[in-house]
Amino acid sequence: MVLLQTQHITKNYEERKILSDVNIHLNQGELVSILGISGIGKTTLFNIVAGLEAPQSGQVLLENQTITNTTGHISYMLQKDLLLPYRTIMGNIILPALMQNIPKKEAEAKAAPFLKIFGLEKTENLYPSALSGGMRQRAALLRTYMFSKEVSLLDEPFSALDEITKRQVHSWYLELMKKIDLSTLLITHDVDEAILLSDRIYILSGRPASITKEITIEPDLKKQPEFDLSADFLAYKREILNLL
Ligand SMILES: Nc1ncnc2c1ncn2[C@@H]1O[C@H](COP(=O)(O)OP(=O)(O)OP(=O)(O)O)[C@@H](O)[C@H]1O
Repeated sequence: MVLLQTQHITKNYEERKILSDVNIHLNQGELVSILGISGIGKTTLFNIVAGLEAPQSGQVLLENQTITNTTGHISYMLQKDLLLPYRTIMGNIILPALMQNIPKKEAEAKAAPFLKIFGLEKTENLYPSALSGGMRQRAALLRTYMFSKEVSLLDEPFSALDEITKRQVHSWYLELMKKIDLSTLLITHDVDEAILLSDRIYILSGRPASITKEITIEPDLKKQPEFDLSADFLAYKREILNLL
């Protein structure tokens, strides 16, 4: 089922055309990446999908209803979505709920069972500085997920992590998606990350940018042991690097 789609999105900043006729969709339960070089317009596209910016033309549809230029339908984790250092982990996680005027106790009760699922049990009263980078990232993801809508937009959520931690958080995120039926649209310029995580990848390229290629990562290939070292993986990587 198509959950989210953009239809013919165009965006200019003054005279400069940034996006031209961008059409993407996200099915229920999928992880889809938008891959493109720096400055191509990935964040601009996400801002439009999240309703933070208006396109010049085109539509954003959630379950076939237009949500163009309106916020609050989609969860959005920004590139630098850091935890506030002076709030505990629980305090950080329930922040979006408090901003929606949900009572604190109610928000905490809703968040509590998810601490375990997100590998954060017994951290609720700690401050972010006491957690590892991977744990902080999981807390930021839980905050995005917790009071979220059906779709999460993640703008380079893993880019600040070291290579080993990143791999651990990747596998954890894939498991999590299955467990709680998440649908995720991800921005990245990390080609390996896109191949490892995605069901499908959209290549955003050109000036103005549009979707120049859609690549499906075959689930059967992904299941093989050491997929990230396999010839299949390298073939995807070669194809993508040639397109960027
Ligand atoms: N508010 C704005 N006004 C004018 N130009 C803008 C604005 N926001 C973004 N741009 C320009 O639009 C282009 C696309 O920016 P965007 O941030 O969407 O790229 P990106 O692909 O997300 O880049 P990165 O990977 O580096 O984050 C850039 O050239 C940027 O300078």
